[in-house]
Amino acid sequence: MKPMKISEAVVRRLPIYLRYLNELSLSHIQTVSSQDLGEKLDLNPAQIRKDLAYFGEFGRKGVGYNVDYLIEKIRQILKLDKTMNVALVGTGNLGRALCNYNMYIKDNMKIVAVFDADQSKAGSSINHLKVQPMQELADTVRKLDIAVGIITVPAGEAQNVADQFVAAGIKGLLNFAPVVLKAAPGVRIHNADFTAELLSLAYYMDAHEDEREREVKS
Ligand SMILES: NC(=O)c1ccc[n+]([C@@H]2O[C@H](COP(=O)([O-])OP(=O)(O)OC[C@H]3O[C@@H](n4cnc5c(N)ncnc54)[C@H](O)[C@@H]3O)[C@@H](O)[C@H]2O)c1
Repeated sequence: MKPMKISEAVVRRLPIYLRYLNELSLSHIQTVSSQDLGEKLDLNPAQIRKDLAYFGEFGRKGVGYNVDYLIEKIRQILKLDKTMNVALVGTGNLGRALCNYNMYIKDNMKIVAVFDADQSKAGSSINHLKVQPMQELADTVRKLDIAVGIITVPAGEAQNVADQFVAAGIKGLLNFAPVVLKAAPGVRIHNADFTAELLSLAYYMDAHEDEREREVKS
């Protein structure tokens, strides 16, 4: 079957649905309406119905969506129905924090190997993971079937690390360094840019301030 083309905006909303659906499932709630989802996630219910309609008719009018079925479907679409192994490079402040955050339990993404160029860190442990030297990256990626790389090194080193991941066969990278990385063809890079998020937040806060001023004046 030809893979379905889903817009990027929808793909980005699916994990948000999934997180809330997981909470409902843990609370033994079996059905949810697009209205409930919309209220909780601050999204338009019509948008939610449209997003979910991409994957077939799940919802029943007046009854809503079956929570566990929806979870299963979204997991399949996001390819989370099997555990995806992740490697992290750069075990400084941020890298250690990410390793200590156990995302595996909910999201089926698991950090299984960590690396650092600093020889003095090799062999130390973070959350049961032994820090490995960079020379072992390619071999470990192959042996552990690692699909995703996380980059938490200083900006000036990030491209170098990305290149090493790609040379080892990794097709998906999550970059936390504040730098735009060049992607080789067929490699997907997502950036988690903390500083850029803060800066754009400041802009929108000013915009709200202006709106409030206009409201007061009118
Ligand atoms: N996106 C965010 O939310 C966010 C927040 C804070 C920091 N950052 C960024 O994340 C990165 C890490 O920040 P930090 O505070 O953890 O830094 P840090 O200096 O504490 O840690 C960096 C680690 O990377 C290792 N390293 C350096 N070069 C390497 C290389 N070529 N190969 C392998 N390992 C290498 C260092 O030995 C060190 O352990 C920085 O780029 C920083 O700007 C992002």
